Amino acid sequence: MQGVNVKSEIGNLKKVILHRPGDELLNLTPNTLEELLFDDIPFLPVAQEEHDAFAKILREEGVEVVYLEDLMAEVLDAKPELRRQFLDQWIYEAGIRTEMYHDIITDYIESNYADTKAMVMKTMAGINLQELPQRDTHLLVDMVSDRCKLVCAPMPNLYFTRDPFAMIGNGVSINRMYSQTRNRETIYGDYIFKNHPDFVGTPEYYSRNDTFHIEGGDILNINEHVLAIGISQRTEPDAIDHIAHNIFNDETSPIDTILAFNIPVSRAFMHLDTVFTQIDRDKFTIHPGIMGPLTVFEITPDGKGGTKIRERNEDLESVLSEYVGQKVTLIPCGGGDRIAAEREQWNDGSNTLCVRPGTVVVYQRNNVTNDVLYKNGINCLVMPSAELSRGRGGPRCMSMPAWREAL
Ligand SMILES: NC(=O)NCCC[C@H](N)C(=O)O
Repeated sequence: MQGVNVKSEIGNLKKVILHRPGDELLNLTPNTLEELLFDDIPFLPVAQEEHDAFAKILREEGVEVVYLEDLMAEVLDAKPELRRQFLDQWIYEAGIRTEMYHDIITDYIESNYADTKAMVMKTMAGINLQELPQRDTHLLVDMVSDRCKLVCAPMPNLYFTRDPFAMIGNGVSINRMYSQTRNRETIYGDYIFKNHPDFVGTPEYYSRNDTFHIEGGDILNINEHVLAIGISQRTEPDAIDHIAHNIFNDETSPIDTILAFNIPVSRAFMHLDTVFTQIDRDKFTIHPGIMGPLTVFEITPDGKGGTKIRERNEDLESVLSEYVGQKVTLIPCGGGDRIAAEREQWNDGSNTLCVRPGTVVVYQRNNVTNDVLYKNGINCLVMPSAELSRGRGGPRCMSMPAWREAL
């Protein structure tokens, strides 16, 4: 499969990009949790087992699973001239500004990580000062620095492949992320989309060098013509204006309507996909906190190269029913039980990955919500979730579909 094709949230899933969590999780410490957007430290071996179970479920459903780290290694193996350029960029974006440290880190990587995939994984994991050869640098900073400090921070959120880039129809948005810790994740997507033979040539609707933030968890493909984007803690309205302009000006894109959903700016509502996800032609799981009226902006082309915007204040059910083209049912996380809803929402009960209409991957721990889904005729593929859930993302967040069949 060359290129990408994602024109819905529910079409038969054929190809998905994942990242198997690695040593980056070992570099999470209590002091850095907040900055690195985690609430606890997952136990890596179990997190990896859970992730492998996720990949197995998807393969058993006929989905081709490709890993971000493999795609990146393939790019660098096919074009060795990019290896040094990538390392220089990665070191710079890790905040290393002195030539001396740049050289120390480059030497360390080049002499210990000759294998490309191991090198890629190391850039994701981060580097502790202690790992580097002790040198008398004659720098005050080195005399007073803690030898245990991280010189290159880890990227523990990489297993949420949904966010750093996002497929929109046959195009991609390479995102500028809200947080410094996640912004470096987009380097991998940038290299892959510019160089990997399976993805090169994909129209790019947003660039990591653009000014405003936008994250993949806020981008939902409703159908071939309609795209939903959350205005959230992570996605700024200016970014939506910009991406709308680029999408409407791509003659190959059939998208003619962008719905910007104004959702509360808080960690509980982080992205649009923590608020609702589509699970069937006429069914969505939702965060119960979003059931009242909502402001939605309908953005369409004005026919003169610009856009026009209509503001609507309606409930989610009527807005989604109109654009999906049939009456939809919203299934609240936790059923009607407020405590179960809050508990399961905390573990992403409404964040499911649809592999075909009516079949979704869910976290085992959200058993109350999963029961409600069964009762609504949904086939739940249950994955273990004790450790992965500590990063505050569910099966949708942990996956980036690259190809879905037409409905
Ligand atoms: N799409 C998503 O909702 N992704 C979850 C991202 C969780 C991650 N710890 C973050 O705060 O960015």
